[in-house]
Parts: sequence; structure tokens; C-alpha cells
Amino acid sequence: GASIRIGIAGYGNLGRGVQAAIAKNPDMELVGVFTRRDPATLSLAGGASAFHMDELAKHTDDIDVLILCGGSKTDLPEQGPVLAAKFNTVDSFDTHAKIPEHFAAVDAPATAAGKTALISAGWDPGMFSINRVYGEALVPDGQTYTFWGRGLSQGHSDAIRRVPGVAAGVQYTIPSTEAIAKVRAGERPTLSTREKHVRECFVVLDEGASAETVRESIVTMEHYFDQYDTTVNFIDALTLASEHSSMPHGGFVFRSGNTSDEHAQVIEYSLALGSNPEFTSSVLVAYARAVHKMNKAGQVGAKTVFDVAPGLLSPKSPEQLRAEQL
Ligand SMILES: NC(=O)C1=CN([C@@H]2O[C@H](COP(=O)(O)OP(=O)(O)OC[C@H]3O[C@@H](n4cnc5c(N)ncnc54)[C@H](OP(=O)(O)O)[C@@H]3O)[C@@H](O)[C@H]2O)C=CC1
Ligand SMILES: N[C@@H](C[C@H]1CC(C(=O)O)=NO1)C(=O)O
Repeated sequence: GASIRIGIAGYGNLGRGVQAAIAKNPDMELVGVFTRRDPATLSLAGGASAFHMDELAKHTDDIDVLILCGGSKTDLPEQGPVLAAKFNTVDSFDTHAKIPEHFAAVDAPATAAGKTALISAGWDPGMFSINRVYGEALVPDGQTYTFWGRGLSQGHSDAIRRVPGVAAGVQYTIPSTEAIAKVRAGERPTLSTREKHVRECFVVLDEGASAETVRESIVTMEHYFDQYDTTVNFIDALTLASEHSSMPHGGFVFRSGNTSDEHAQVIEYSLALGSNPEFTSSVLVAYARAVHKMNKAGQVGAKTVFDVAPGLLSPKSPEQLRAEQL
């Protein structure tokens, strides 16, 4: 059938990743990239069209799903509700504590417009969320553990880039090896947030900015850093470019429980990501396929990955999937 027509709103790591993912999905086509900056300054690969974000309203009829690639700290809370009133959307909103609030803010305009707005897709939130739900539903008597890294968190990197005085920066998440060892040994420990990961930031300061003020803003930042032991290293732009431009990440969700006194059960879902943004974007593109089908089926309003039947992610028909994958 006809290709699914995708728009990209916001051209950063995720925006570039969605462009790459569309090239890997023959049932998809890229209508255009929409940016708040001057479109002419974007070095777009593959001859894709770049527009200013203000042009989006003209494309409501030629975009089936708009994938929102802005940052969760400030872009998505602002752009999500506005764009969900005009387009079917997918976003990767990952400020976990604020997901219910974002869901409500997007649900009203999407429902009123008869649009479908999938929020918080990706891997965490996203694929890891699904596996946490599988774990506790399938093995009710047990404990669930999530570990990330060592790798670059895009949400935390976006968040530090928004701190006044920060010119550029990245954040690595480092899991506690002793916590992982206890979990793998089947001890089922009770672990606080602080006991599971530490966070390490590398920051390039704006000219004249105070390192101590920036450090304090980062380590006390609610929802991102305040519950973790966090270090902030100040480096120059050249070092950032040469030593911190790759974005590997990964981790695993572990469910350890008992179905009877005699039998322990373990479920593990793991990711090893050469590129965090490219994987996340590939997830967003698969969910854009599902959103397109859900909207055509009249399923409107805000959704999360918990509301999406797995088969909808596939380009194959339900009949094909039954024949090939069950
Ligand atoms: N759920 C999940 O598993 C995951 C979620 N995420 C989320 O994805 C979000 C986006 O991550 P990421 O793509 O790395 O963020 P970026 O910082 O690369 O981009 C965010 C926005 O900033 C603008 N921008 C990008 N580059 C520049 C630049 N050089 N100068 C000025 N503005 C720029 C773009 O908007 P514009 O083009 O309009 O200027 C872009 O949409 C993260 O905040 C995170 O919350 C990420 C990974 C996993
Ligand atoms: N949303 C995360 C994806 C994973 C990585 C992560 C972390 O390192 O804290 N938490 O969830 C991201 O932006 O990279």
C-alpha cells in the first residue's frame, strides 16, 4: 500500500536518527524536517526537505505521523500539546516523574482533534517499561531491577545543555557493579536509586560562566540528578568533540521471582546499543507505523507503549505474523 508519510519535528540526534530509520523501512517516506532554526543551516543528508517549524501548519494533509524529536526537559512539554492538536504524533518524553502530567496535556488536544498521540516511546521509557510490566505480570512474586550503562543518556545530556552557562555537554550513566552482582546472584536486594547508578557529566562552559554555579545547578536538578551521586568535569570544546562524540548505551531489565516455593524464575531483557539515538529513533519509527494504524482504526487521544498491540509495530499483516512468528 501507500507509504506512511513521516514528518520530523526537531533536528538533533533523534531527528537525524529518525531520518536514518526511515531509510531502513521501505513502507515509510520522509516528507520533511521541521526546525526552530534556519532550515538552510541544517546539513541534511539524502536531499531531504528542511522547513522552519512555523511551516508545519501547511503540512497537516501530507504528513500521516509527525515524530517529535525535541528534548524532554523543555521542548516536548511545550511542543507536544500544540502539535497533537494538528497531527498524529510520537514522542520519546522521558522525564518519568512527569509522564502522567504530559499524558494529560497531550490527551486533551489529541482527543478533540481526533488524533493519536503516542508519548514516551523509546527504550526507557519504552521497551524497558514494557518488560517491567511483563515481569511483574508474569511473575507476581518477585523483584524487578533496571540497570543502564555505562553509556550516554540523551535525556540527561539534553538537561545539562539547558543549564545557563553550559555551552555543550554530555552525561554518562554508570551502574553499580556490586548491585548488579547481587541481583544476578539471586539475592533480590532492596536498592535505593543512589545505590544503583552514579552519573558523570562532561561540560563545556560558556565564556565567563561560573563552574561552581553550573555544578550546583546540575547536581541538584530535580528528576534528573538530585537522587544520584553526580560528578561534573569541566573540559574544553575540542576535548568534548574528540572524546565524547559517540553515544553508546544499553542496559537490562531483570525480573527475579518464584512461581512456587520450589521454583525460582528469571526474566531478562537486555540492550547493547552502538548508538542510543539511532536505536531510540528506530523504535519511534516502528511506533509511528502503529500510530498510523491506530488512528485509522479510530483509536484517538494519548497512548503509551502499554496501549499498543505488538503486532501493530510490524509492517507484516496479522495473517503473516500468525503464519511466521507465533
Ligand atoms: N525514551 C527513551 O528511551 C529516550 C528518550 N530520549 C529523549 O530524546 C530527547 C532528544 O534527545 P537528542 O536528540 O539527543 O537531543 P538534541 O539536543 O540533539 O536535540 C534536541 C533539540 O535541540 C535542537 N538542536 C539540536 N541540535 C542543535 C544545535 N546544534 N543548536 C541548536 N539547537 C539544536 C533541535 O531542535 P530544532 O531543530 O527545532 O532547533 C532538537 O530537536 C532527549 O531529551 C530525551 O529525553 C533520548 C533517548 C532515549
Ligand atoms: N531516556 C534515556 C534512555 C535510558 C538511559 C537512561 C540513563 O542513562 O539514565 N535512562 O533511560 C536517554 O535519554 O538516553
